[in-house]
Amino acid sequence: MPALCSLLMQQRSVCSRGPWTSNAGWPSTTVAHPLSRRRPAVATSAVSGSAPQPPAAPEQKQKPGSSSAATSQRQRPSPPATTQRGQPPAGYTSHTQQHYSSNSEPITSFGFAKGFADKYKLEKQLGSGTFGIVHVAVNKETGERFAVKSMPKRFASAGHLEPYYVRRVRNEVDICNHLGRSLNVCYLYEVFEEKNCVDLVMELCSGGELWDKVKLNSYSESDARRLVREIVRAVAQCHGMNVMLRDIKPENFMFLDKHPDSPLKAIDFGISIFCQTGQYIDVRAGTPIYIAPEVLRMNYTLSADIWSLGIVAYQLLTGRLPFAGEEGLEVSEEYMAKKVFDNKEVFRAVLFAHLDFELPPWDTLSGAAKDFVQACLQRDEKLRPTAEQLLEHPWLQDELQVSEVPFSDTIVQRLQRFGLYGRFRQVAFKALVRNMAGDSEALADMRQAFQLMDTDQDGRVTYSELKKSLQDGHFSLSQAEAEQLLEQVDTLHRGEIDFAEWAAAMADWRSVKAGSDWDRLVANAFASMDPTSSGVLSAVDLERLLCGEEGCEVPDMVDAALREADADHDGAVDLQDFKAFLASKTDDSLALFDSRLSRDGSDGSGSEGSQK
Ligand SMILES: Nc1ncnc2c1ncn2[C@@H]1O[C@H](COP(=O)(O)OP(=O)(O)OP(=O)(O)O)[C@@H](O)[C@H]1O
Repeated sequence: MPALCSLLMQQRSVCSRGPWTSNAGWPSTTVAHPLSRRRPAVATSAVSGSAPQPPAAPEQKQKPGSSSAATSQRQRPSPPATTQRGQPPAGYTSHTQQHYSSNSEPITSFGFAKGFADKYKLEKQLGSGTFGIVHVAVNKETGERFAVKSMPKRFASAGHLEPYYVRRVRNEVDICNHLGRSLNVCYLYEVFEEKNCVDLVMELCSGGELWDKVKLNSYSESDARRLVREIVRAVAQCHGMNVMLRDIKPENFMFLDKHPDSPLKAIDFGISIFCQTGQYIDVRAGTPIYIAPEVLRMNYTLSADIWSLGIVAYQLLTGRLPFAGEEGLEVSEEYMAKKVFDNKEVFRAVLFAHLDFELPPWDTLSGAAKDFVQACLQRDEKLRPTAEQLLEHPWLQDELQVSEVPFSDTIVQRLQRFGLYGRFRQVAFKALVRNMAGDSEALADMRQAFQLMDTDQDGRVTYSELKKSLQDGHFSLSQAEAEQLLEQVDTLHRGEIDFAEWAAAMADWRSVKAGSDWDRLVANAFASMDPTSSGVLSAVDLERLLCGEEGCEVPDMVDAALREADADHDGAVDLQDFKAFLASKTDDSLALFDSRLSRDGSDGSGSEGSQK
């Protein structure tokens, strides 16, 4: 795509603003909102027409302004055991980890695949951001439509890529790959690289940004509730996968299609970071009006995302920002009208402004809605609920509780949950099911659903049979989404699945683990994965188990399994390691995932993104 890339290079100077990451603090100059495309360049003389670039390398820490610093002393949580930049979690399947260390080697290219233009044809532009322009891209062979984000390369010297650009691209690719096939996240299909450009081929979201709906301010409370629930789900799934989003705002959520009940997808993981529960981060990042107070103090945890989520929920319910009184009103009004703000004033508002819950429309909104938003917008982050706790908040509860829903209605939730397990856990669960096959009571619902799909009763369901039954009016899934979900059950790409694979995806493992038979099942499953009875699963065994005889396409897959499961670091997984590995992830809640039951009997294939 040389022509597109050079066009993008020329445009760089006008679109090089975005959410920042820096542990040097933001400059206290007046700048426009980081999303550049909707606003004129309004930077003052101090930044001469363009917002400041993020630093190429971490700089010395800078204390917040004195008044903020005083507040931060008052509000600072007790010192964490460690304050650090996010590290990829154990089991994280990065194609590289070196960019998480501050002294990564300069590189001239990423090594992504070539040949974007051979495979795709570009169509209309969808939007642009700090790092690239997004177009519709059509697969020349299949006619499938995608969104492609073209990110022009930024060079430092001697042909080396700018370190910040490298981190940004790798971050987005790694985090999207890590999050896998969550239906609440815009799916990344493939990545290409040319001399001057990187192209990210993504799921096409043709329904527009959430920001456009915020601006319309025509939501009922129940509309807002549905959207907030989807955002909380996305955040809960990311946090469950040790990812902090760090840039939650309405512009970073898009509707899959134009249907009034369209699903919402998180896009843009450029400044997201790997972060474990309880881990503190010291790098300021985000879009100032949405950032949490403790991010300004450069000492924050996953709960910083909950504050940003609270701001978005507030906007969806009221059409404005919460900051009121002397310190906040002007900032709120300026921003909602023109997306322009002064950093100093925004920081003051975030730290001190009165948060309004009295003015209209709060008098007409439910007490539960108010309680939900107030819980998120607590300045003391230790008082904020987690995303998972928020899903249990009365305001987000459906009339019908998940536990009362018949098994067949939760299949899409179960498939999403399976997708977030990671390959080794998926393979281990399949082995467990093969050893449970006689347990007809525990597997009865799953067997019934499987038999309904297995029309010729040969014990196998083809990929297309499965896709068809998912799309048969019961679930509102686009073609692309149905494929995303099913690929993960058919991990070895054989085009069909057997009952063990299906049941591994469908089972409630938390309750199986609680059963008295668990230890025996684990031991039998381990033995079946270790046919030579060597007592350990070596790297070679793992490669065969994870990827079949062909070997792994993704080079890191075996290492990732070892990182996650080889607790004693001896280069292999023994029975003890295997037991601890299976016990380590206990969350099994279906509430984290959208059920995607058809709301109006349509099959959801109105998605532009899914049309072939
Ligand atoms: N998957 C998608 N489908 C449709 N449109 C999209 C998609 N992804 C992005 N867009 C459009 O392109 C715009 C720019 O994308 P994005 O925000 O990811 O770019 P960026 O350069 O990473 O942005 P930022 O300035 O926030 O760093 C979005 O605001 C949206 O309008």
